[in-house]
Amino acid sequence: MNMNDITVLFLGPEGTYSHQAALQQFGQREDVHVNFVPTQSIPQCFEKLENNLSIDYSVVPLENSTNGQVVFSYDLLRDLMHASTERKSNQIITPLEVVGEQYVSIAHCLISASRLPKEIDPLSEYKTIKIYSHPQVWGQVNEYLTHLKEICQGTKFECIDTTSTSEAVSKIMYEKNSDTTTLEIAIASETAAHLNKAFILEHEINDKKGNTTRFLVLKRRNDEHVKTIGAPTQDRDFMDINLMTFTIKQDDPGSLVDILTVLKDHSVNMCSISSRPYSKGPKDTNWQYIFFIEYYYCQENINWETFYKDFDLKCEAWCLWGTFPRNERYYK
Ligand SMILES: O=C(O)C(=O)Cc1ccccc1
Repeated sequence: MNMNDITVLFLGPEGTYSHQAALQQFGQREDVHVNFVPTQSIPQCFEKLENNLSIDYSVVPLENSTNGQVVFSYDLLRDLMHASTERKSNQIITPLEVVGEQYVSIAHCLISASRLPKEIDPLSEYKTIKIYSHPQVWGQVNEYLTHLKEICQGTKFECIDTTSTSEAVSKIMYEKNSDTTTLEIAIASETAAHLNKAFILEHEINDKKGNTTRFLVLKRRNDEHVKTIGAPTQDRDFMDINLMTFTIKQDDPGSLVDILTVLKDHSVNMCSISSRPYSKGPKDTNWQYIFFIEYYYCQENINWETFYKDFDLKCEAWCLWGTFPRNERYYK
């Protein structure tokens, strides 16, 4: 392993939107040689980064502008915080940290293994149509699929989850079915279609044009290797965003307000808040939550030490996942 190499994990195979995000973040680097390594799942992007020292970064999807949270990633952040034992007062220090973000324009294509036999409305002639894609996709093409079912009244549709959009294309290419009354198609990017030499039946079928998925760039928190050569660079004119997760003393009335008041008291501006179910163990009651917030401070003279000390007093537990520059694609 050359000291000037870095290895980046992404949800594979090649041609996924995660692959695109990894290329956007690291593809233009001239100072280092980047090895892009596909994984079979988003959990592997976390596990391999945490446990395999030859891996330097992971790029994982976090949220989509149409259908919100990529819950797989939110829950992996939650579970990693819960599993981490390193603490400083109520602060949990996780083995991974967030060092960057990327935004990828999503343009889903309807893809078949080859050109269909007839040009005119061929889909309605099939008895069954099986559509493969990543579960994140279904909420982004809901209107399109509803319309497709309306024009193919006699056809049975099956939506089948795959580990990624590009994996969906691989599946229809290499697991061809012999039943001529069944058509197997995939929903993925144009890149995934071209890489697999598949046929694009229709371009940009996502319901909302400008549909975008946000990705996080993760590394091991105290990894000296990447601190020197691989840290993502960007024009520093953009503000720094902080990503934090925290849990509250949920039975104390006003506990969430008290925490958010710490941001207000320090003139810190919150730019996102979301939550996921949280349980401290099998005997724990339901309907408890972990909160995800992002925030930034516009001026220079904040005393972050005081801010976090105040924050620590109000939280049950909290984790500062990272501070990273707002990516210029956020504004596009
Ligand atoms: O499967 C992919 O291409 C991914 O990178 C996950 C995903 C799926 C759908 C939208 C954004 C990211």
